[in-house]
Amino acid sequence: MSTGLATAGGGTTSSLEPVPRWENASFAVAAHSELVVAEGGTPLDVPPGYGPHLTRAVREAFRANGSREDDGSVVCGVVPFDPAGTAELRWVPDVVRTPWEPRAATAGPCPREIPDDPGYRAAVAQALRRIGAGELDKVVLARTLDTPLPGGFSVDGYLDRLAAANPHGWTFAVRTTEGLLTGASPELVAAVDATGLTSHPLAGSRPRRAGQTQPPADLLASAKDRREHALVVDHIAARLAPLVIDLDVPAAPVPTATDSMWHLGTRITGTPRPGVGSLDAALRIHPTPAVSGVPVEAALDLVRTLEPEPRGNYAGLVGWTDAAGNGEWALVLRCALLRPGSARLSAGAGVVAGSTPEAEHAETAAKFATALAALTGDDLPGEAHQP
Ligand SMILES: C=C(O[C@@H]1C=C(C(=O)O)C=C[C@H]1O)C(=O)O
Repeated sequence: MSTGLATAGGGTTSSLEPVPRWENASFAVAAHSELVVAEGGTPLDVPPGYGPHLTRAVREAFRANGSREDDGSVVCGVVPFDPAGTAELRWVPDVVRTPWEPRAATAGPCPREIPDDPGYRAAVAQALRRIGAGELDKVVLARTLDTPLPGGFSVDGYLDRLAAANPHGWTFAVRTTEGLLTGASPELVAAVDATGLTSHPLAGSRPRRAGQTQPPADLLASAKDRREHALVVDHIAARLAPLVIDLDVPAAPVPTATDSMWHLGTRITGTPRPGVGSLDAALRIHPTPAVSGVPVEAALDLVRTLEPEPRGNYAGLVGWTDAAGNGEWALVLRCALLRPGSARLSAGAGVVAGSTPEAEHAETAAKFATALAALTGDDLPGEAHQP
């Protein structure tokens, strides 16, 4: 990806120079075998919501700070799930990119509790009744898990383990007013680079079992999961249409693996119209039905009714854009909000006609496993961690 960002060591890492790591970062993403780190920076003072005022504020930040398109400055941070929330973005004069390799690290034991949650099953049952009554087609319902951090916990060790187990995703750490927001997202909402625009929605999922290298046949064959997936793809294609000169939407999804899950995924690509950047595209489709539902407004209402607490930045956007609009925005998923001594994990699952409370509960438990395994240093019971 050509972004004009500074590359530490000209593509190789000198052992004499301190390599920026997660710990001091105000924003960090490991993706594509590269660690992108920002330290400090100037927070953008933006009002709540993520309408056009947000892209205007980003342009204004580049202007006010005298950014040029190729000077390495970026605006990065997180956009919350709920349109009533407030984005936490910062302008950073230069971001350092280093080739990234995980460091070996070990962690102490941690109680691993994934509680049986009858309340979550009841919420899914209620959503199914609303769907059955024709009020909406899909809603994504999430739950959270608070867990103590193990003794001797190291943020660097945890994030290295998380990134090592999720080399094809976006492993992130962002300092927010709520705590250090971390996670390993498998899902790209929008990227713009010299090759064009990409969005890679995921929907329709199965937990990934031990030793499973091939996707479960029943995922691709499942009419329910294909419908759940198509709702997301159709929505994104329709929303992106005004922003692109052409758009390629593959007819069928492709199974995509993370350390703990299989997902149906569709890689949508296109040529953005002049002036359309990564954040424009991401905000145009956020919150996608992959994390909200269909219709989006009805789903947002039901999420607010059925989920006991606001999502905050979970299911929001995490990423960066440069002044030319090049950048990447992923969903805040498989995440853990770190506070002193504890972590808050969030995970959700799409509910459509044909879903069951038991399967959606199991799906969220499997999604928790990504962050839990990295927090505790335990292996997942799957192939991904076996030699
Ligand atoms: C909501 C989450 O994941 C989303 C929901 C999916 C689904 O319902 O199949 C799949 C991937 C994500 O788009 C989550 O990980 O918390």
